[in-house]
Amino acid sequence: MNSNEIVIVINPGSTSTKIALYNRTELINELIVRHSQVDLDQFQKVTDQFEYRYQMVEDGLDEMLSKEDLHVVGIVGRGGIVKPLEGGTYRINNSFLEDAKTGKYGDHASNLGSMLANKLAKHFNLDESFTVDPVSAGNIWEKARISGVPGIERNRRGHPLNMKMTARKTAKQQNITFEEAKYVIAHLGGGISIASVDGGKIVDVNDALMGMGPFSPNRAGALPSRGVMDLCYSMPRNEVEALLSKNSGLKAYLGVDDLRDVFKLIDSGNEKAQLIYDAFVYQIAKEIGAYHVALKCKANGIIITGGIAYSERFISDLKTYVEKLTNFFVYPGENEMEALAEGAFRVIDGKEMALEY
Ligand SMILES: Nc1ncnc2c1ncn2[C@@H]1O[C@H](COP(=O)(O)OP(=O)(O)O)[C@@H](O)[C@H]1O
Ligand SMILES: CCCC(=O)OP(=O)(O)O
Repeated sequence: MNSNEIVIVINPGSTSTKIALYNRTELINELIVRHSQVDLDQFQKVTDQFEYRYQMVEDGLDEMLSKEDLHVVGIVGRGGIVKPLEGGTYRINNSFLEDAKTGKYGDHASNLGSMLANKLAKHFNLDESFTVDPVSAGNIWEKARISGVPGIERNRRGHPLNMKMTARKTAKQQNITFEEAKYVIAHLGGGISIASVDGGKIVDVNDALMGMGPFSPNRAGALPSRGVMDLCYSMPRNEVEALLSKNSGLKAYLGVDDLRDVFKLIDSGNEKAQLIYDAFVYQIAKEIGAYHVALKCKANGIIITGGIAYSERFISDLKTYVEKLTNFFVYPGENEMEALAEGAFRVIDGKEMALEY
């Protein structure tokens, strides 16, 4: 295989766009384009930022590629909130782009991933572009989709890219195949999703954006429905959505949404900060317990990943609840860029068929 052949990986986040160049075995180069809040505040919807981000990405890439003798064979972007779909590598088509652009299933920075990849493919004269395990991907058990109210399905917008990649690495470490392993995996970042993984697939997961799971640094998680009904009758829908998905959680209680700042408050004697932090750990631990039970308590391990996993203090507090359940693994940060590159190469090299949206 030619090591000059690369894929370009694009991952738009809430305040930055990550760009990376991968060949089949390693990362060649990466760039993080930061977007100032003042710049982003001009746009009403996240996908309105498309042209603004695209130009910065294209300029960054042209500069990166001018220094190296590389041949671009694929473009892959993080897939956003689209209709619920099975995990895998998808060819980006017009229906996918339409759902991402309009935000029909939710407005989130990752919706820009397919849009940026699609336009970059044209810039690099490629016929197609890809996305892997979009935010709404999962092979959710039928029984796990039932909510209790006909017509309301349990949502599943999580972090399948990082979860599956991290679970694969854990299986390798345990010397078992990913396909035979069972894991409970918790991605703890700005959004929190906790999942059961069985047979190489995410079979149940909470919605990381709204209405399910623990509260996160700035999201509300599961709420008593009476309180939500009161909110819905007191403010417009878009304001309720913004409150629950951007301005709740640690940020709403304490005015800070970085766990390191919460620790500073606690260490300065702030009792409220201690209580909210205790509730944060407690809710995450309870959710991990639920997803362990979903696997009939047969998980080969509990895996903790995402930015919050960098905190030894948090990990040691969480362990007091869950470490007796099964093996416990911590992989701080995320592997999304690598997962996107691998997923694209699997299709480019004919090891897997691209799925159609
Ligand atoms: N060393 C650390 N100690 C405690 N918390 C951390 C540390 N590093 C990152 N975090 C937490 O991780 C969160 C961001 O996680 P990350 O996975 O990068 O999120 P996202 O990609 O969703 O923005 C921040 O809210 C912060 O609370
Ligand atoms: C929308 C679900 C995925 C998610 O929460 O992603 P971030 O943590 O990157 O916001």
